Amino acid sequence: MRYLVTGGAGFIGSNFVKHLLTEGSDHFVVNLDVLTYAGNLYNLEEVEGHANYVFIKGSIANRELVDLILEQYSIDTIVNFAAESHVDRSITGPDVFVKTNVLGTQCLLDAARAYGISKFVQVSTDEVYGSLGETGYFTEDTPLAPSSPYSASKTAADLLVKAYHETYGMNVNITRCSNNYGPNHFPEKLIPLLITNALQGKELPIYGDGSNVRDWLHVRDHCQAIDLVVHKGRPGEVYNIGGHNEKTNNEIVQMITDQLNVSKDLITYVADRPGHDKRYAIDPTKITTELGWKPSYYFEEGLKETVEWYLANEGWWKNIMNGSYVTYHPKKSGDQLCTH
Ligand SMILES: Cc1cn([C@H]2C[C@H](O)[C@@H](COP(=O)(O)OP(=O)(O)O[C@H]3O[C@H](CO)[C@@H](O)[C@H](O)[C@H]3O)O2)c(=O)[nH]c1=O
Repeated sequence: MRYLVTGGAGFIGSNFVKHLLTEGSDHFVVNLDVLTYAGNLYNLEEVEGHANYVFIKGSIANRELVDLILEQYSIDTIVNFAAESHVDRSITGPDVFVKTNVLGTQCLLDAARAYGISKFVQVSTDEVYGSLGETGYFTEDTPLAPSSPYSASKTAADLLVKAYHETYGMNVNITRCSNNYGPNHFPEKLIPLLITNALQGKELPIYGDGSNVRDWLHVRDHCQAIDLVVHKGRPGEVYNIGGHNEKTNNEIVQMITDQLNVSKDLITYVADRPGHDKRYAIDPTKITTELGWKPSYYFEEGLKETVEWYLANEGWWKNIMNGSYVTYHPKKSGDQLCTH
């Protein structure tokens, strides 16, 4: 298969690119990533010399560039990871979320349609469903009720993807995952932020009273699920992907401080996030029964391994902290730099 993976230098995207190129298949992968603050080519060092891999720096909102890629590389499958993803940033600056997540997706869909792409997978989020109370689970039929500018932009994109299926008959799927964790996670998100702060003896900020619940999913289990959706997802269908690992933020900070053996005095309760969703939890019945997916990571083990990854890769996150992470270093003649 000939893939265009967008946002492939980010956390989940880079894990997916590595998944495709190391699973022993003969997939060809073009990675289109604009390298925002969260995109990092160091995430892809293991594959950058791979004969079936090309990196192109550029935006999904650049139609000319996307057309060129689809044509030049005879792409048949698009997996769209490209997105602004951090809820807190969307609260202080929603603009770029609408531009990238909504208009960017629409641009990509138009190009996919023009070039007759055979499968378009939109990587979305459980946040489109809004917040759960103490009980219950999100299913694919849960009404969409986003709370933040981030989740509203992802919801808009999902609706566009669905509309291109209904209107133009495009073969699309939408995946909605719960909170990911694992290697290469940008240290603004809860788990990597707590690990890297703890390693530096810094405060560990917990919003509100720390009772909010997230359903943690290992990024490699997520990649495996997306792979199944690409190959076996029924046209037009949504698939929720969750780890069945509900934890409060208080439980997470306890586990990390225990593993690193740092003082609990570092835990600092700070002002709550405006519009903070209380609880996310996914019912993965559909993807489990229809596509045969099940997560392979046991959360306690996965978290332990993740903490160890941050311990072993201090250079990776320290580069991010001192601002030297946005790199462009073409390794092969096919790699291209597009500045708009
Ligand atoms: C950064 C930070 C977060 N938190 C809390 C807020 C949430 O309840 C929980 C997780 O926060 P975050 O790591 O920002 O993740 P969250 O807002 O749940 O969203 C993530 O998970 C979503 C999937 O559910 C993705 O769509 C988003 O792109 C991703 O960012 O931890 C804190 O208590 N302190 C913090 O410093």
